[in-house]
Amino acid sequence: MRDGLQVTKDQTPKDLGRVWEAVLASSSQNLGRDCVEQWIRPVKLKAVESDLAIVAAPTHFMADWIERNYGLHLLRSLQALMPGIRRIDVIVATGDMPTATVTAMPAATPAQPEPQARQPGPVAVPLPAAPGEALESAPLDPRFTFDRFVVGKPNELAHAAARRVAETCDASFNPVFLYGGVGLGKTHLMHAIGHHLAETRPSARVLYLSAEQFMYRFVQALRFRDTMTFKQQFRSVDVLMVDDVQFICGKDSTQEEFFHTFNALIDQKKQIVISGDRSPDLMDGMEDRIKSRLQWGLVVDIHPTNYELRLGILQTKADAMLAGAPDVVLDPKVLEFLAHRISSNVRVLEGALTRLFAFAQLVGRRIDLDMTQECLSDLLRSAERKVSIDDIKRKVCDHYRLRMSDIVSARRARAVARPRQVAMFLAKQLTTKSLPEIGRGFGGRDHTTVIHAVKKIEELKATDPQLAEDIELLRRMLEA
Ligand SMILES: Nc1ncnc2c1ncn2[C@@H]1O[C@H](COP(=O)(O)OP(=O)(O)OP(=O)(O)O)[C@@H](O)[C@H]1O
Repeated sequence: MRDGLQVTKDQTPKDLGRVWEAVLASSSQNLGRDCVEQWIRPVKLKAVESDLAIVAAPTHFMADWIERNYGLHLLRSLQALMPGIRRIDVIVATGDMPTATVTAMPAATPAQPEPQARQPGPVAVPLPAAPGEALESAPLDPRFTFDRFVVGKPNELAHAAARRVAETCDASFNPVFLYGGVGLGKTHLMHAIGHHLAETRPSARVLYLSAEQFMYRFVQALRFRDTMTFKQQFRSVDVLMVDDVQFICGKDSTQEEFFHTFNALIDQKKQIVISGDRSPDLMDGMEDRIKSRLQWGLVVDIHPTNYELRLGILQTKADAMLAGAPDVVLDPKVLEFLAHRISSNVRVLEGALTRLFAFAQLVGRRIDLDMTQECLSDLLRSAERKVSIDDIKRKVCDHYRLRMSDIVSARRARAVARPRQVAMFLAKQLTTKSLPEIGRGFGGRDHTTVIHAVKKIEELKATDPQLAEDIELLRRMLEA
């Protein structure tokens, strides 16, 4: 079963069955056995068509319930096994024949709210009645709590800001803008704020939704000529959290409405938390007045994970998984290996662990280094860093308007020396080259020069936001 959890175009019912078994195994750890037996086991994975997974539930009620409460969970579990999956369709199937499509969910987006009243589900945060029809928050993932968020240097400020919002709610920093690369915990922190407020201030009207859902609701309001209700609903919340705000870049009328909603809430001293994949001033297609408002409060960058944080996250997640699967034996070296080899984002790291546990449970094998390499061969291959020192030199030279010959020259003028240090720093971060190899790539310099460059840039990043931003931009361009 080297590639046993891969599903190809020629998937057989047996392949799909094996994938579904793995989903059931990982769901037991996350949702509990009873919940899985009651809701997930009766559902079947019917087909995978390109980026779409089609799952079938036996009744309309079940399909609806699953979509509302477990859609996001199932999407994420399937993504962990088959990273190409972006959407999930829950269909109703009697016998083998599907009879109706209930929903299509986009990747990593919580289930779209429906106009009719919902049954109370374990992950939806109910919003008390507001003027007109009550607005309902998008579902919160029950796993995304502060307890389960591992704090390290790269995310400590973001974590502290999120805690502050959740615990004081005094809008002293307004808005709080969290930004960072894919899968670094922005959504997790926003959900954690929602969970905390639901527990400590159940009467607060907390609305969490993605920017895409904001647009969807706005478009619906336009369609049904009911923008007054839309305005009233959004302006009557106590805490508004909008995830992935970059989605509305280039969408002018949605931005206009967002701008007015934003101002109205800030005027009322209501807390706003927003997340994005880059800092506000780098959001092309976002109106300048919105960019500047996004920077009014506290702007916090979640940095890419470092080895220690990745290891901490893996240990926490592995402990939780082991508690739900006491038969599985895990060699601790595997966690170190994964933390070292998979540095792209936490979602991929989690997916790797889920896959290992599912594999171990299915075939009854101990999770050791051999098994890990066998089971994750595709993931490990694609995680191999592909950026070369030449790519880095080229990008850095373009950015700082230097010639390639400058960066490898002996020149020590600051205008050349600093970009050279930036390039060495990026080479250390983005390639697997050793220090002497990096030194050789920069005109035959000694490895101690590289160490000095890396240290210097780390220090400067902490005090010079412009430099930190330049480096982040270069990193993203190189990894794109
Ligand atoms: N510090 C952390 N501790 C524990 N889990 C984490 C941490 N950071 C991220 N994760 C986990 O990684 C996964 C991805 O995180 P999340 O969805 O919050 O990322 P994101 O920054 O919102 O990404 P995207 O830009 O794709 O929306 C989640 O399962 C989350 O629980």
